[in-house]
Amino acid sequence: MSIALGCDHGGYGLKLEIIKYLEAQGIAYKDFGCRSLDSCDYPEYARAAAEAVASGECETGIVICTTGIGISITANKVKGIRCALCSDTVSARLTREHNDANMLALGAGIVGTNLALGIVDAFLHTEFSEEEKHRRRVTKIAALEDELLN
Ligand SMILES: O=P(O)(O)OC[C@H]1O[C@@H](O)[C@H](O)[C@@H]1O
Repeated sequence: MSIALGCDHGGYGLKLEIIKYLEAQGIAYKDFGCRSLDSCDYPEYARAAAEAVASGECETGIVICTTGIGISITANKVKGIRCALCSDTVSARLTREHNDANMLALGAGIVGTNLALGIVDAFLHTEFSEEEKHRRRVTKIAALEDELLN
């Protein structure tokens, strides 16, 4: 498993904590920036991380800004990306089970470090449910992308 990481200045500190967590767990990652607290624009880093997931270079991704909103909106513009903004562990588990979410977005100004790491842990350690209804719905999302986003 390799995780694509992306953040802006608002998510930089939490990203460093997530990197510590991933290294402690022996989980590989690729960091697409940003690399400092200097003000920057989240769409650049969301795009880079999301394209790595969409291309198969990375299996999943985690993106972080202050609210998590802008960076999740951007990631979801990349075809094939299902990026879930989560502020609790139940949502993180259910978006894997129900939506087969392939990216997680976090708001560093919304969740504290311990909760964020719990959300990451739940997200990374939950498999997609193979229930037919969930697969059917995810397939419909992909069909909608094919139909509307060319
Ligand atoms: O730090 P500034 O630039 O004020 O605000 C940027 C943050 O505000 C929101 O749009 C995003 O969450 C981003 O991280």
